[in-house]
Amino acid sequence: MKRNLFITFEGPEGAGKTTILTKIVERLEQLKIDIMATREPGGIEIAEKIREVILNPEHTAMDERTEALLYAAARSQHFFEKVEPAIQKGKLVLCDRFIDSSLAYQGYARGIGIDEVLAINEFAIGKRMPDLTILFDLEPKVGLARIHSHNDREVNRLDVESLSFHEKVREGYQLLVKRYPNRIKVVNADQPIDKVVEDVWHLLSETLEESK
Ligand SMILES: Nc1ncnc2c1ncn2[C@@H]1O[C@H](COP(=O)(O)OP(=O)(O)OP(=O)(O)O)[C@@H](O)[C@H]1O
Ligand SMILES: Cc1cn([C@H]2C[C@H](O)[C@@H](COP(=O)(O)O)O2)c(=O)[nH]c1=O
Repeated sequence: MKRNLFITFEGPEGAGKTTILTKIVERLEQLKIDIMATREPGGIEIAEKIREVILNPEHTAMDERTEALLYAAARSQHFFEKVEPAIQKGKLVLCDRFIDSSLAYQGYARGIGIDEVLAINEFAIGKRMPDLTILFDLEPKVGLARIHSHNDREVNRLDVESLSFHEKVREGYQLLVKRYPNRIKVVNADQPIDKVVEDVWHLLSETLEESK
């Protein structure tokens, strides 16, 4: 089944985006919906290389503008090489993080400015925005505790920022919900995994119905 939709998952560290995305992909595949799941930063070779540079915990000297530009560069390559062609082929594209991460982390939490970071991204990908963005909301300390309790999870340069930085990220996302109320829908990520899956499925089903 062809769907031509672009759906993104957003939220702070350890909110469960990747876990839930995997479960949602399984359900969509059972319904024979033609999907492509990917992630940012990364998803293709060049962007995965940029990811290594941005997230390397040794790169403590990275300037915040360099960081914003690198995320936008990875996004541009990933979008035009992988995301847009898949949408054009009629796939439903699910992406773990996208532009709202830049707006919340670099624009708001780093203090560069949401509009300034939006402008960099408009250079990178034009005015393209997802059809639906699901924001996994939870207290940063809960998400950070989740990722630190799992030894197999790589700890990256952003994870080790202060709790107040991660609290600003959450505030940034809340501002984005006010700015894009029709596109960004919030789920409570501080619930059992199965309940979060159901809440996400409900939002996704509404968008799938509307797109028929
Ligand atoms: N609802 C939940 N309740 C409890 N633990 C959860 C829940 N969702 C995910 N987890 C666990 O929390 C950890 C982080 O989950 P996951 O990697 O999916 O989060 P994420 O949002 O993708 O994180 P990041 O953006 O930091 O990579 C995993 O160990 C996962 O099993
Ligand atoms: C796309 C994007 C990501 N980030 C941050 C958010 C996380 O700290 C890392 C990515 O790690 P994950 O385990 O894949 O979630 O990068 C950001 O600051 N800005 C962005 O645009």
